[in-house]
Amino acid sequence: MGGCVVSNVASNVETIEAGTERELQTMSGFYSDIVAPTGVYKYYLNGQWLESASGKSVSIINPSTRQTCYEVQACTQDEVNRMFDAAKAAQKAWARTPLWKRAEYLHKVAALMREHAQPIADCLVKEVAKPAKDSLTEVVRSADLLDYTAEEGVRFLGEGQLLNSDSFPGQQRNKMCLVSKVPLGVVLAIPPFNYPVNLAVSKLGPALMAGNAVVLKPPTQGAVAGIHMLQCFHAAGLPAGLLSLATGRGSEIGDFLTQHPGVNCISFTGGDTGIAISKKAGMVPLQMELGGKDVCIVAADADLAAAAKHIVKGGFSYSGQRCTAVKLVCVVDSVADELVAAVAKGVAALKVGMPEDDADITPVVSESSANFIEGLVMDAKEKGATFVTGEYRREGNLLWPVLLDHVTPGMRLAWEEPFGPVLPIMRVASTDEAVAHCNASKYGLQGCVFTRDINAAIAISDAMETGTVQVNSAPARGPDHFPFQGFRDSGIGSQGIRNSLAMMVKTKSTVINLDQETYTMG
Ligand SMILES: NC(=O)C1=CN([C@@H]2O[C@H](COP(=O)(O)OP(=O)(O)OC[C@H]3O[C@@H](n4cnc5c(N)ncnc54)[C@H](OP(=O)(O)O)[C@@H]3O)[C@@H](O)[C@H]2O)C=CC1
Ligand SMILES: O=C(O)[C@H](O)COP(=O)(O)O
Repeated sequence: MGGCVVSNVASNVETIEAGTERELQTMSGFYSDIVAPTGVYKYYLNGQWLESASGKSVSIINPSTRQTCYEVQACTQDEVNRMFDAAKAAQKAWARTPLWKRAEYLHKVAALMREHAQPIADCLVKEVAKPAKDSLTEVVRSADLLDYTAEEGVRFLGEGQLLNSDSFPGQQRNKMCLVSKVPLGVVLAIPPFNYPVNLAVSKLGPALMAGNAVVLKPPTQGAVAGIHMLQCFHAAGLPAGLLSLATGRGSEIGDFLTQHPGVNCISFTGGDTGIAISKKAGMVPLQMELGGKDVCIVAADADLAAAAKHIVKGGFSYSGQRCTAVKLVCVVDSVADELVAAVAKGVAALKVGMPEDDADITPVVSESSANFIEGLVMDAKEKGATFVTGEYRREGNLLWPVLLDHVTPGMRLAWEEPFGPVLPIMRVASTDEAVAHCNASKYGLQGCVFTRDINAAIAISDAMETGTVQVNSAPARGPDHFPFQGFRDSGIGSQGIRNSLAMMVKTKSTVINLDQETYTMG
């Protein structure tokens, strides 16, 4: 460990924990502009890294040590206003920038992200306790996403439509309608803590490629990873003003951002906050990726060993802090004992520890999150669930994985999203009962079914009211070009590279009215 990055700004922060040698080195190189001499990370406006006039900072608590690991600026409303002004001005010129050139920028950003991936990943380890290997994977996956977006964008956005009038009854062929895709204007992008880089890039890439400007509000836990990532956009030479980054607590600046008159679209990923935002938002398009309670249905004829493997991975990767985590297993009675035993064996093999050591189960993001998860577990305990994994154990934010059998619809865990290393199992009489439970949920993100019968799989998929159903694998958003969407309280609109590009444009028609009919005769 190297020396300390100590803040002397007026804030309620004590001492910031020691920085690594690698961090200190990177601060003097590619990333030297992003942090102020005070140690507080800067916000980004008009192509510059700046300190906020507020003189205030927000602390980021390392979930593993429960000490402050970083501080970011608490941006003011005036600074946010200037971001929207700058974005509006820069967007006009950007919309006139040829598609191939926009693509070139994104490829450049992707290359820079790969080159400078490690420091971004190091931030993820500290800010959100993501295992080291997964942190690096998130950054590389994000660079791949940008490259793909650039390639898809030049084709998809370059294509329009020509409609002739005479296909509608009573019309002659004297009108031609040219349909094109035009940018929305300024997109407000708000990603969550669990994929602060990937879910930022999945908004920024399509928005910029489609000719929009972006104001990014990163999650507080994950803000410094977001700042490092944004430096790659800056270094790629993106025009000043086109992209800004505002830090500050969502609870403090969130409403000001989402209700700002300069916003032309909100692309949000997170929890129920998104529902409140949707209700308050003005007449702007919304792309909302919200919570989930992904149900895994195991039929009597399933390959139980394979199902158990997928369930353990799906339920406990990143300690269950994925919107697509398996959050409830509904297994048919006749095979329940065998499945539970196989899952228990897999859970027992999970390594519990620190993200730096690449443990499978690492501390959850915050103390309040750990308390919430514990509340769900205790509710199930009081109501008679069986603790398959033995005694409940917690140290700080680190929760040992919990596998609960005999969960019933009367327990909170049958319906609520723990976002932690807790997996409830409900025994059901039939797959129909499982589907009915899934469809009674307020969420409808993904689901999965394990069966050897493809006809049964398709029938169950048809019956499950969720945005995606995975057959014989756990739910997942990736690969990033697959459409990804939630029904009911799980979202509005769709993600996935092509769908995100489509959500970042509006349709514009130009109708050419001719004095005479026109037919191309060949
Ligand atoms: N469907 C999907 O694709 C995904 C859904 N999720 C869901 O996200 C949740 C976990 O992420 P988490 O970060 O805790 O979610 P939150 O909803 O708490 O926060 C998401 C983002 O919203 C910001 N925010 C908070 N309050 C406001 C506000 N009033 N106005 C505007 N922005 C605000 C947060 O900032 P700050 O951090 O400063 O509070 C953060 O950047 C889970 O429910 C999970 O299922 C996660 C990933 C993918
Ligand atoms: O937040 C999440 O859960 C992500 O959107 C999930 O992505 P993944 O399923 O590809 O890990």
